[in-house]
Amino acid sequence: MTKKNQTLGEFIIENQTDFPYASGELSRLINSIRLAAKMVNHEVNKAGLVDITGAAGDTNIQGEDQQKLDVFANETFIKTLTNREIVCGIASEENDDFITIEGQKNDHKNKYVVLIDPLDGSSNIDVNVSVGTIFSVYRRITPVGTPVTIEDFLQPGNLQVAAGYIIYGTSTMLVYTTGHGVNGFTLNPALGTYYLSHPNMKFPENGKIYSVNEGNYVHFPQGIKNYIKYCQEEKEDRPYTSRYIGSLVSDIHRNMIKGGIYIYPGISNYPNGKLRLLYECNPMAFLAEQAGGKASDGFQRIMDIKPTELHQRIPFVCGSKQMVEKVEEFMKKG
Ligand SMILES: O=P(O)(O)OC[C@H]1O[C@](O)(COP(=O)(O)O)[C@@H](O)[C@@H]1O
Ligand SMILES: [Mg+2]
Ligand SMILES: [Mg+2]
Repeated sequence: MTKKNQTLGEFIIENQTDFPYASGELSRLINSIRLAAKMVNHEVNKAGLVDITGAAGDTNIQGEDQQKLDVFANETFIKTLTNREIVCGIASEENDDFITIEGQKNDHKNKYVVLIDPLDGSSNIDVNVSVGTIFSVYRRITPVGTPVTIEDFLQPGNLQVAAGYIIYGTSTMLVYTTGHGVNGFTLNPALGTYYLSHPNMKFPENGKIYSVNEGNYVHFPQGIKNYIKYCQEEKEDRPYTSRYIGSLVSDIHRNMIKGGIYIYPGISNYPNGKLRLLYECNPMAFLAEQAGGKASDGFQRIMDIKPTELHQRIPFVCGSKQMVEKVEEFMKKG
């Protein structure tokens, strides 16, 4: 029975039976993410101080300038997951290719692969606006004892066994699902312990907040332009409120609590949208659906899309069920 304010450790042990093949590995995996998040949280709180601010000097495969915190978060999550004998492979926004984790005995015996966006909302790091980390977990499909292959990572989102995010904001929270609802844990920085502050999180069926970068308006598909006009109309419970933080994790987190929709459509310079299917859209879609919300590319369910590339992008519409369905209605009308 979920008890408010129980610790994350207690919750994991108590809900271990939720995990298919409950052999403790997934619990250990969530525990290692909890630990790495604390280390990253410590650095995020120093953002603005010389040693952790600004660009790291390299660009990632997406052509983005890597921030020092992108690199620190990436190394911290990879090291923490690798040292705990749970994962057989990791894919990250900050690494061109996936990383094979042989395991201490080089026997490739581990069963899970993790896909991660180590630092989400990088453009907000140096301006003291909340950022996040996003993770997605699959059971490998290649035989245990053999090296992972790209196929282990290109699984459709509906095969995820766990997904979540950490938000480094006014407080630091870990929000995740293993397919049995969504729970949020707030870090008590003095004790270094996460407490169940948001049990059984639910997207309100409908909402009054829309989150989209309207600076790209002229490049939006007609369906999205029409939906934004619909949100701004003086009619019924509208106009809605426009809120856009520019960190996917933060915009989705707020909308999950208050009711709302996040939209990043295809635009001229990002015909397939900007967000990455494997380590941004799939994990957020799993959380949204587990919280009674919905996620699509404007037409089809995100989690039914068969991925073809590690860093592929996809248009993304995610949030309160009725709002996503309204966008799909406008997109169909075109
Ligand atoms: O500045 P834009 O084009 O609106 O894009 C903002 C979006 O891009 C992102 O920053 C992409 O994520 P990363 O910061 O991990 O690259 C999202 O968090 C955010 O929603
Ligand atoms: Mg991101
Ligand atoms: Mg990122």
